[in-house]
Amino acid sequence: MLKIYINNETSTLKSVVLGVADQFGGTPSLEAAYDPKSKEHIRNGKFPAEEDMIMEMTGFARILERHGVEVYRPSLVKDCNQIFSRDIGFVIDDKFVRPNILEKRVRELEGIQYITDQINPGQLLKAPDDTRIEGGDVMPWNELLFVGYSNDEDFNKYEVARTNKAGVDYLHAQFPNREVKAFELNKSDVDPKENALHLDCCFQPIGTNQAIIYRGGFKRPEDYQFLIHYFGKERIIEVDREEMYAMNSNVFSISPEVIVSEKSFVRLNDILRERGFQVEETGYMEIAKMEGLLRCSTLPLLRE
Ligand SMILES: NC(=[NH2+])NCCC[C@H](N)C(=O)O
Repeated sequence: MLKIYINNETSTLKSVVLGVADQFGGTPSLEAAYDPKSKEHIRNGKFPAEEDMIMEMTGFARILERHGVEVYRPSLVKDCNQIFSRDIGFVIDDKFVRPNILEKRVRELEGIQYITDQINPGQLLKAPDDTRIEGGDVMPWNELLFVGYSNDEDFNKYEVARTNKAGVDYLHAQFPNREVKAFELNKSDVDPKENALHLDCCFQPIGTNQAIIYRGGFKRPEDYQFLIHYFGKERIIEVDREEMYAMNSNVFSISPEVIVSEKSFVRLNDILRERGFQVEETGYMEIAKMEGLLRCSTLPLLRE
């Protein structure tokens, strides 16, 4: 049986699922795409090519392996974009949650079936039908559980709204040991600079007590204020609208000390190094064109 356990975003990573770009089906039609940044790159003719994305993901996999992480890849589902494993399942404590996700993405679930089959059935949870949750919105953080979501009105309005109130309530009921902190996110199906697709597109804890945050991703000012207050202003790295668009909050922690980041995030990476982090730089800008980055492409199974 596969050992699973996740208590937070940064403890030393032991095993992870990393998405795959092979046979992803090529540039989708505008109707088939489901986020505004992908649509932008379909329109401008710069949608990423399979071989470039395979190269980027191989680079990321090598970094993970060099740090002793066991890397699983989804089995291939033909003509299906399986890059963003983060959203299709997630581990909280010693439970693997199988959520209901965007209909256009359900085929991705087949690819990790061989992994969930190796998990003790007593540790598998299936979210109820009325709930919608994607893992990019879910972040266990020690005694807390951060969740990004949309209220019912927004949820029904936007394709980029991926976690609903029922989903938040379900997590609350399933993990009574944790205090759930749920944040409404700003959404746009047309403008990627106005859209926090998932919580990890505007926020992520790093180290043991720090965080990267983009204020404009939060619909309610008090949620942003809560996070500033919780971490402390001096332990926060604020990113701006352009940096959010480039996905600066979507780096990935291998441990409290080691962070994988995009090599073009010059300002962020300098700050991280000043703060004592080891920054593993890699290229992921082709993948970024589909509104996801490093964290989005991983599904951590086991952290220390
Ligand atoms: N955790 C994330 N932020 N995932 C990004 C997923 C991006 C993908 N294009 C989608 O719209 O679903």
